[in-house]
Amino acid sequence: MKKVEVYILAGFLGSGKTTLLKNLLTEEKEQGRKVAVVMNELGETSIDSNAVSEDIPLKELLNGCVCCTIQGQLEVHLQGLLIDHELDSIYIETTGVAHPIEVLDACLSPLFADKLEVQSIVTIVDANRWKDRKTMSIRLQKLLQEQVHHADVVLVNKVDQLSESEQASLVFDIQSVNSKAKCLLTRYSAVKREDLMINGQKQMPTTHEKTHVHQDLKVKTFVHQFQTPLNIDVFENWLRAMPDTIYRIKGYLRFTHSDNTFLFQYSYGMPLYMKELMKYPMTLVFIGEDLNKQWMKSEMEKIEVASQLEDI
Ligand SMILES: Nc1nc2c(ncn2[C@@H]2O[C@H](COP(=O)(O)OP(=O)(O)OP(=O)(O)O)[C@@H](O)[C@H]2O)c(=O)[nH]1
Repeated sequence: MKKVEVYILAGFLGSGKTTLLKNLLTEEKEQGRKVAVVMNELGETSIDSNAVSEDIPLKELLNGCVCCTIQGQLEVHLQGLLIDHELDSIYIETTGVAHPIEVLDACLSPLFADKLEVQSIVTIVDANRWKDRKTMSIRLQKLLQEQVHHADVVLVNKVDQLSESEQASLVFDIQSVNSKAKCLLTRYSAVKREDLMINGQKQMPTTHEKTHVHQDLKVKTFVHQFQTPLNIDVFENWLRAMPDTIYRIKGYLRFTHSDNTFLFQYSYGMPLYMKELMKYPMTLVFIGEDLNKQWMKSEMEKIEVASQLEDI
């Protein structure tokens, strides 16, 4: 089954996210594609939702930031969109203060790991704001930096307000924060969807391995489905020794010591197991930087084999 493309639109307040969304929705409509939008705003009422025409399914996450308080709601909305509509793509416009990795995390529920494909995290930077960012609080400077650091595509927007030499030095600056991202200079967020398709390009035949590597999503995901229950000691030993570039793991597991299914969550070094009432397939989603999928697959197979040996 074809997966639905997901685009995460991040970037500081007023940088041009809604302008980008409008451009992309116009393009999608011209191409006859079916799209949906999830909009997250910090306030109680949505301002930007008027940018989305009525024939486009729209889910709003109001009064909270998807990265902190309403992550669960995003999963529910995505699930609802997938059930109610046959879609080609979903655009998620985040609040200006969202951390893109947390939003990516929310998109990767193991329940729809085979239904959604995050194409890219797109961070829009207001060129002038970036230039003058040292005037902002340290916390906000760090947020701007993080939004750029985790992007697959950075749009340096509002370049109409900069001279050519300022534009060049800004690109240099952005690349020193994130050398792997594709960096585009834009006026009124004018880009094509094709410019943002980073993950999809992995499937395209390419003879040049180097460009292939550059086109990959910076933060990668790996999904594994276990066939047999795991020995918890074997599993936890692996967790303790795994690379620290794995930021997040979540999914459902069964263990040899219990008949229950557990929801497993791991972030910032803390594993958490919660008993589930239902039986789910044993699927784990890993999120990390430069994950080697081949290596991950062989590690998961080793855990499964060692679990069976331990329990003989
Ligand atoms: N001069 C100039 N203005 C722009 C450009 N792109 C967007 N704007 C304007 O900047 C303002 C903010 O743009 P939005 O697209 O609403 O920004 P946003 O990131 O969605 O804003 P929030 O939802 O508040 O985070 C609007 O008035 C836009 O018309 C540009 O390239 N140049």
